[in-house]
Amino acid sequence: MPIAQPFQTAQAITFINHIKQQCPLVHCITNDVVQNFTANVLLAIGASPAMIIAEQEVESFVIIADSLLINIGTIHNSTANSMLLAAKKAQQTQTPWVLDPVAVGPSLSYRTDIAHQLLSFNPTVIRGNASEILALNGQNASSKGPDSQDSTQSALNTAKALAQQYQTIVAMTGDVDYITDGNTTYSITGGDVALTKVTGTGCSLSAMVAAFIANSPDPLQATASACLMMKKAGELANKQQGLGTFAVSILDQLSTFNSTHE
Ligand SMILES: Nc1ncnc2c1ncn2[C@@H]1O[C@H](COP(=O)(O)OP(=O)(O)OP(=O)(O)O)[C@@H](O)[C@H]1O
Ligand SMILES: Cc1ncsc1CCO
Ligand SMILES: [Mg+2]
Repeated sequence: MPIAQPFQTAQAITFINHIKQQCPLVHCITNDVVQNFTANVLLAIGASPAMIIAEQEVESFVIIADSLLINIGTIHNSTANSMLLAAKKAQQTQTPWVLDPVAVGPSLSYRTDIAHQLLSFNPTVIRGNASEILALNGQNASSKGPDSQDSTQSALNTAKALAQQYQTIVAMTGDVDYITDGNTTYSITGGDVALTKVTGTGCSLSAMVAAFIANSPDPLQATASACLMMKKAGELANKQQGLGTFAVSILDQLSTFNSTHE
């Protein structure tokens, strides 16, 4: 069996259209850096974002949301509690949810401890870069805060092991994206290194994954479809004018995405 099957645009189109038909309500508990970009990314693909953070509100909102994103990027005391309450409720109500374990690792033990507590509430998908996936599995990783210094190829076995251990899907992004449930693994090449020069492309991809797994009969392919869509948008976005225009152009590409993007 091949290490990973290349995931193609033709496979993603059904899932991309599904978002536009369903307009899923995505409950986002994400970091302070990427709130606005994430909301715009979700609107661009046809989903409805809602950034509901207060610990008094998260449980009742998980009940009405189609899916949930928890991103620990700028976690602190009060948001940690909101995250734990929301994840617990999502597990109870079987609401699909995504964990983005931003910058976990030995030098940031507070968030790493919370990330492990969150894992006990069975995320549907863990979406992270290679350093985060290695660190979550307790292995040596060379992260630089939220940025990865490890290759996804070298971390693939760890991603598979993590998926099997937690009975979840791991979407590990980088030069090559890998999406695995521990048995089936898809790979996606392409994208553009400029995606790492604009903050929040990974974080907003995690929100896209949450939108794609809402009411989906095939969460693995739904997750791969979200990853493919972000890579293609990064490839097609305008890189001639500088990184500011590039960030806005990603939104343009996501909102006009169609099946001609082979
Ligand atoms: N070297 C690269 N070449 C092409 N595409 C890349 C490269 N590195 C990352 N990407 C793409 O950039 C997007 C974000 O992935 P990345 O792994 O950088 O997330 P991240 O580190 O969690 O980002 P952030 O924390 O800033 O939101 C994905 O679509 C991924 O495929
Ligand atoms: C820059 C940064 N710092 C904490 S979260 C975040 C957004 C990218 O992950
Ligand atoms: Mg990240």
